[in-house]
Amino acid sequence: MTATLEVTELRKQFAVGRPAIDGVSFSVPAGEIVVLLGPSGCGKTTTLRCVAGLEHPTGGEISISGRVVSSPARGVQVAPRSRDLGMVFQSYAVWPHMTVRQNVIYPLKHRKISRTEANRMVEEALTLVGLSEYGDRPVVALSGGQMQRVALARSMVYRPQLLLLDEPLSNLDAKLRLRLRDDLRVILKQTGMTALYVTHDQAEAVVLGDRSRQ
Ligand SMILES: Nc1ncnc2c1ncn2[C@@H]1O[C@H](COP(=O)(O)OP(=O)(O)OP(=O)(O)O)[C@@H](O)[C@H]1O
Repeated sequence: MTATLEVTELRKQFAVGRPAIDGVSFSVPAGEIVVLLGPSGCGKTTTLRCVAGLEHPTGGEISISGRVVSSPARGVQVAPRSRDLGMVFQSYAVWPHMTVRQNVIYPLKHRKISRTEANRMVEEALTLVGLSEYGDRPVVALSGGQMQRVALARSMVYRPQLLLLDEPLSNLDAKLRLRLRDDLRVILKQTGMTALYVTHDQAEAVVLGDRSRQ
């Protein structure tokens, strides 16, 4: 199932400084890719972390498919693992001591899924990101772009209802970045997943987004 994300008047005030987010509202309709575009320090990552539940907002409300997951006014703060979302970050968040397949199957281990079904889901995710031939390779033997594909496969393997991506291409060299950027849109559209994508790169926002917000 794919989700609708609704962010209303979101506010985050850290212990020091100005508010990192000061009344941000947007929605991501089911199956769409919305890009948050803006310069460094404007609060994109903090917004994403609030949606993920890694950060507690100080105001406003976040709902996923109509369910309120963060609302300080109502005392609601649903834990990250109960939000049914996948996350991909700028750094290659893969486990270096594991193979590609072991990395991708990892999130399925704590779910009630049979081994046969888990293997099928892993193969499907690897095919989707173009790594079906690489399952047995140690991840350290992969390029940066391939590692990011592993991270993507791992975040999508259990088909979360919402995918959050924080500058997933920024550590790649220019050529790889362009290729993975184009592939990423195709992959996201194939799965029909709802996605919130953060970048400071205008070209990336234009190519990837169904809509973008600055
Ligand atoms: N844990 C924290 N404690 C205090 N201030 C923070 C914390 N995290 C972020 N901030 C501040 O909040 C503001 C927004 O930061 P955020 O990382 O969300 O911006 P960003 O738009 O994602 O930037 P970048 O593209 O550089 O990651 C910045 O001024 C930052 O210094």
